[in-house]
Amino acid sequence: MASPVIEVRGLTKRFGDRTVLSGLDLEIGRGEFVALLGRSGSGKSTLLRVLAGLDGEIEGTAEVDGTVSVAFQQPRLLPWRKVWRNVVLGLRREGRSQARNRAIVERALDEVRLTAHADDWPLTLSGGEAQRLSLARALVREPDLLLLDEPFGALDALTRIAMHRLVEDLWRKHGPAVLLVTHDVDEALLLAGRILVLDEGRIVAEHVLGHPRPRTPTDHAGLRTRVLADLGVTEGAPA
Ligand SMILES: Nc1ncnc2c1ncn2[C@@H]1O[C@H](COP(=O)(O)OP(=O)(O)OP(=O)(O)O)[C@@H](O)[C@H]1O
Repeated sequence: MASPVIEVRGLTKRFGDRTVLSGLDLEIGRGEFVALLGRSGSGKSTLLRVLAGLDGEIEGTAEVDGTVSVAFQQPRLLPWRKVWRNVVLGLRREGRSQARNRAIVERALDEVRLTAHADDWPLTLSGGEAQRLSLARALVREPDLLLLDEPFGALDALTRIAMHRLVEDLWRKHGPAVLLVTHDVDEALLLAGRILVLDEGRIVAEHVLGHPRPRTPTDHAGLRTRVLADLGVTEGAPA
């Protein structure tokens, strides 16, 4: 079997006296699409930061085998660089010709349907466009692992639906492993092949859906109820 992209063993992360991650184990295979759910403050973003190499003060091991890209809820674009130049920032520094780099950037903009905005300033983009640009920048380096921290959280419902389709397309085309942090159970059920629930600093539940995922409304509703129960939420009208 190919080595996993993410291999985490006994990961503990403390902030002062507070233990946020506590002996967490996690393995994610190449090309897998995994969603991570958990209550607010359960440590999802902390885990992503550790995996992105942004926080090295840990106990245990957290190994990522390959290149990593991250996209956050706020797209974090550089406003003083035009749209296409923001994509260039995502490229790995390799000895490629300028013409080759330009072709890669053009293809990336085309994939997220931003070709017409290539020469615009990021501040003129809508929320959805800015998030698409952030995805293009994350994917131009063909990462082995794409970490998504609530990338659709700030978008309106219609834009979100369009983004779900786009992310699924891009995932199929580029094939990175994806770890998606989200609060939205339906989003997780729609996109991920495996759902993990984080609580008390470790993974407390796992649902393997595979691809293609269950599509019937009954399957979806059943899984939704189970995942919500893992999150300590009971559906239905108050008694
Ligand atoms: N740099 C830091 N210093 C101190 N405490 C921190 C730091 N970063 C995170 N924490 C704490 O760690 C806990 C987990 O935070 P984290 O952002 O990982 O949670 P989360 O599950 O992503 O939450 P949310 O769903 O609300 O975004 C929180 O109590 C937070 O206050």
